[in-house]
Amino acid sequence: MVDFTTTQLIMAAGLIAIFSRFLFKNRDLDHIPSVAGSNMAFYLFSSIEHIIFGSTRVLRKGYKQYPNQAFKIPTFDGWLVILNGTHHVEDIRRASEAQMSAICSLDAYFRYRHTLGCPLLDNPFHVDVIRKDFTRNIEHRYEEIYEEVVNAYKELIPDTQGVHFEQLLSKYIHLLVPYNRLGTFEGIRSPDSSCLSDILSILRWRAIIHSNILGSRLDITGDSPEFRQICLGAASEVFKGRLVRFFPTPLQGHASRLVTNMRALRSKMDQFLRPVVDLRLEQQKVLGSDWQKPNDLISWFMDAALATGQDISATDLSSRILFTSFAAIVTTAAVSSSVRWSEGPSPNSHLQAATAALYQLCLNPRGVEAIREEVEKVISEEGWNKAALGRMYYLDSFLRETQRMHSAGTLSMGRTLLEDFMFSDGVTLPKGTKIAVNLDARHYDEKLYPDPDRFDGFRHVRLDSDSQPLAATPTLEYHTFGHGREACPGRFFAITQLKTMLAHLVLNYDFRMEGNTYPPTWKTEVNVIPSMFAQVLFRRRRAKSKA
Ligand code: HEM
Repeated sequence: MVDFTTTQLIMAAGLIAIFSRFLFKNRDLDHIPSVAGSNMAFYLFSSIEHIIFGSTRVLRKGYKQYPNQAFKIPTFDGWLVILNGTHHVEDIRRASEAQMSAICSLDAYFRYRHTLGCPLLDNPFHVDVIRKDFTRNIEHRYEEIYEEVVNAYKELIPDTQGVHFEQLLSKYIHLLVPYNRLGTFEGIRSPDSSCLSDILSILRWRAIIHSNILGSRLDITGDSPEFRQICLGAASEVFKGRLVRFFPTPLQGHASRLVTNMRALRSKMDQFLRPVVDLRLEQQKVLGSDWQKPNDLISWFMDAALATGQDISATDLSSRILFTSFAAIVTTAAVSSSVRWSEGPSPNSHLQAATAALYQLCLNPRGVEAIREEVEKVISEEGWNKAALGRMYYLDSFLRETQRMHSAGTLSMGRTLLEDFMFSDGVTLPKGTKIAVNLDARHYDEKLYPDPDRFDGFRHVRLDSDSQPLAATPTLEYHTFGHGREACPGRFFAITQLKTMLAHLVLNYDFRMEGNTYPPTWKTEVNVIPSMFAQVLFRRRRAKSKA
């Protein structure tokens, strides 16, 4: 936990950082306009406003003032160039590995080198593994994913029917989002209360770690509470790396020990993995090509390490497992965090996406009916499998619309230029510049989305389903998962899991939320965090239950 003295130290370091970033700011960006002005007072005010109130105001102002152009905003890390135009998105999508890098931007933001170590940055083979082996395996492991989803719901929203007294039968289960506080609804205080983050964390660790990442044949699985705790811990500890950025570069190594507990987590993960890795190396040696190795993330990582000329080490794999866990939970620069560093659920992009979808389902009962009808039809024809999810077009559109309006970040496609770069409109930016696409303003641009402030769950449904833009598919006007070579490699898994969760939910539960507006979000820097206090109530449906 960060104590008061440490907090003061961080704040002082933060202020010094802003001053020094201003004094040593990049003069090569003088040709790029700034909505905040360029003098010291503006720089300071805008950097602090950005942290306290989030970046939405300044980004929308810049979008109006400089349509289709670039502008810059001051941040703790110096100027950040914001790109407003569709041609900019296309330019980034087409850029080569030698021209710009996402991982450099992420390192600059989270200081991975001080929390996860440099090998991960120098040879990011884990990203390819997630994009290829991990994603390819979703289909034939789908049964396990589905089973875990059903079990997690059963465990956390117990079926009160037939278990409790008659008077309890009609009551809803309280599901507080995401903190576990008892609340009331229609004067009823429910005896059973759980919180969404519990469900999602169980789903995540069973369905992602247990089934898909580590594989069920291992001794260590997502079912181990300690293992789960380590992975959850990684999400918030890696995120705290953001604070390391406030310290001067030579002190950042020490600062990371002060503000994060990453070293301890890495060593605990190492203890879990070492025996497994050693055993596999031994079996490989003894059995050679006769060895039927487990088809799981550790094997894929080991193969990828060898293929890229790197020695296999448990320490390195530990760091990559923790990173994958972090990426799946916090999901990089674009996704939400919580500054409640020491308590509450870990920030989580699945949680963010599922929470936003759940709120919108509660606000759109007619949408729920249409999705329910679709899910019932598809499941009765196909059963639960990946192909069936692919036929749930209403549900997919609903998710895409939720992510359009409630993405977890205001920016996307953060990149660092590795060489001078000229965009197709002739704007040239120097090597080292940090850039990002204005996700929030573009997702609310009426030229891209007519009537953009209205949530229209079926806005993306097409009569010809083959042409429907899907929730997992980046397009030039939808940036939730980034775009191009470095788009989120875990997006197909994320959408598979979200669709399974929501399809199961509408089929098996009724739900209601207090209030009839979208609960207020909390914004800081580029992060948008759904309300932590809305109350959603669940009741098991009596008819047509499918699971
Ligand atoms: C709703 C859930 C998710 C959202 C909204 C999301 C969003 C993103 C975005 C915006 C990026 C940056 C893309 C770019 O710059 O073009 C990203 C990168 C990434 N995501 Fe996701 N993501 C999600 C779930 C996941 C999951 C489940 C995994 C892993 C299983 C994952 C692993 C990664 C990794 C490894 C990267 C790349 C990091 C790097 O390049 O170093 N994400 N994600």
